[in-house]
Amino acid sequence: MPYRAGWIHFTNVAPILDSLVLPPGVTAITGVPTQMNAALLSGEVDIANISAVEFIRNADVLEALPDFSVAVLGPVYSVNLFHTRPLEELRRVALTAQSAMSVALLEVLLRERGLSPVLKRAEGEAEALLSQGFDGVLRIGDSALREWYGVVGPLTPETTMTSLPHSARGITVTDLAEEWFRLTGHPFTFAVWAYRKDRPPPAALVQAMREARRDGIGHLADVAERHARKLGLPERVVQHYLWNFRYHLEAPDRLGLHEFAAKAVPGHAPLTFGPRPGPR
Ligand SMILES: C=C(O[C@@H]1C=C(C(=O)O)C=C[C@H]1O)C(=O)O
Repeated sequence: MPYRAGWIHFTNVAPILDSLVLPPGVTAITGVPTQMNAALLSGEVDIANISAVEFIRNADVLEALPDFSVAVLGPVYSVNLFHTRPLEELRRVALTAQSAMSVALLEVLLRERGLSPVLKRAEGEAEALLSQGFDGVLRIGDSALREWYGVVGPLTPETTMTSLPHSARGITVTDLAEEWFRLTGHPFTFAVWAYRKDRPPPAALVQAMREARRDGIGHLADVAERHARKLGLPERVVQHYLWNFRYHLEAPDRLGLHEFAAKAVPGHAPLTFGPRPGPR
């Protein structure tokens, strides 16, 4: 039986996945986070870069690679709450059905502030939903990055990603990873590469992933240029977006992961990670 992978192929994983050459005997499918979470849990795939909260919730049956993550310290730019009233006054918030992680993060952040707006699944662009009776809209991934830029952009030669405003045209964009940083001072780990404990990945796959990541990070400007074209965004935006990610699940990322686990899934089973990468 082949070893089956399920990749969430958002732009933020392009530096790992774009140049990945699957070793013989490994197949891969792609989908949005909630699809890949479900595929891993049902056994349709053996490994996937899943929403970290699903790894935490299912820590009894899943293990994660020790050195792969999609994490950030501070803003992420693509996990955004678009809102038309201050957070304290939110009444109805639309949630994307694509994401498990950002919904869990939003719930933690709202609870920490003692807020409890109505949360409702609804798909669509942020601005459309904001004109349909929602005062907050949670969006993730490539479309959230594009919509963020659509609200707060454009960049001028004098401005940088970090100097763009948080509000424009009556819409405020709250970056949930930045909020997490304000709350904890730690990185936020959105995704880990998890596998079923009884189906660990072949060493050749992990090796190929490490080589692909080295290649992607080594040629980040090329990756950014390619994806900027696809997304219809300036190269500068995508380049900054990509270099901002932490892809190695280092000690600070694990700290953030454990802290989030304690807040979001109290009583979870211990988180386990595969062996550290050995010598090449
Ligand atoms: C930061 C992001 O990370 C992704 C967000 C996920 C989620 O919200 O469930 C899952 C995997 C991550 O790769 C993003 O896509 O914007």
